[in-house]
Amino acid sequence: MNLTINDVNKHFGPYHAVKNLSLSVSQGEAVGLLGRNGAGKTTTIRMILGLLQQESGSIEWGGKSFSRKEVKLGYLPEERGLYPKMNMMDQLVYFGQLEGMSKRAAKQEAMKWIERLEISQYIKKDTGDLSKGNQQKIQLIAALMHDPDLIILDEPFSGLDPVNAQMLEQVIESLIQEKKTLIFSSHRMESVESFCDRVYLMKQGEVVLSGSISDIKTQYGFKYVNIESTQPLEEYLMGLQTEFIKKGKEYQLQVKTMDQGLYLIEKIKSLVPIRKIGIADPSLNQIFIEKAGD
Ligand SMILES: Nc1ncnc2c1ncn2[C@@H]1O[C@H](COP(=O)(O)OP(=O)(O)OP(=O)(O)O)[C@@H](O)[C@H]1O
Repeated sequence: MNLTINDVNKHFGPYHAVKNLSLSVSQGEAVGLLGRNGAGKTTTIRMILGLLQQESGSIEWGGKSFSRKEVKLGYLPEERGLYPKMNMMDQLVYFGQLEGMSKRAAKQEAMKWIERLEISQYIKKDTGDLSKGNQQKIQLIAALMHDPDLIILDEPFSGLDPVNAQMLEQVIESLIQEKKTLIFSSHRMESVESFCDRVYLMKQGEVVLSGSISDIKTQYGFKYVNIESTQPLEEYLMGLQTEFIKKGKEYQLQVKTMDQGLYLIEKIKSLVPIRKIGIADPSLNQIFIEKAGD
């Protein structure tokens, strides 16, 4: 089913934390909710969860007013909420039962996920004694074990090493294939780019950019020629009268069109020895910095 938020507002005292927010997520779609710290993402998520009441506007699930009791919802919060003195299995069974599962079903599902996420060796350990990454996996299981339809993942990669991050990427891929409705809030733009079809970028409570990532990149109006050379290029690039920046080993030139990029590539290749050269769209990270920055 689809989640639809229509013209929602929320103040904290005089502070307008969420302004006229409209957003939709279709079934089988992953949507990225982005923004700098304090932009209003968590406040939005809390209104969806019913933990905060919006002052105006509506939140609907499948065209009807959203009721927490009627939606199978899985939420991975940014802040951790495990009981440190309880072991992993007991804790997961408890969370499963809170979601209406029988003890037996909760145990079975928890076990499936524990094996999938490769943490069965810690099953009897108190969760407080586990590493940050393994605690994160337990929270993820708690969010998913009851097979929710709407899934909200807030910074799901936090604390995960590259191997565990890859495992989580596979889990998210499979949730999309299972046609879940997914909201993904993260500061890791590469992950957002790889999973999300569309994004909403919030700034000071307002959506300042929204749409499909590929449309956003096309509309951005710039591409980049990235060059790596065996020698400094500043002198040559200044002669080309185009803006450039140096990022690590790479020089990055902003161009408006593909043709302009190709022309510059030919020109640069004829002037200096090149190790690597190519044209790329702006990354979501670059767009984020421009649109969300001050
Ligand atoms: N309960 C509250 N009382 C007062 N102000 C609040 C409350 N909750 C949030 N705010 C304020 O509302 C604004 C939006 O906060 P929110 O937590 O939604 O941001 P965020 O985008 O989730 O940030 P982050 O990326 O840091 O998690 C912030 O200025 C915050 O200080």
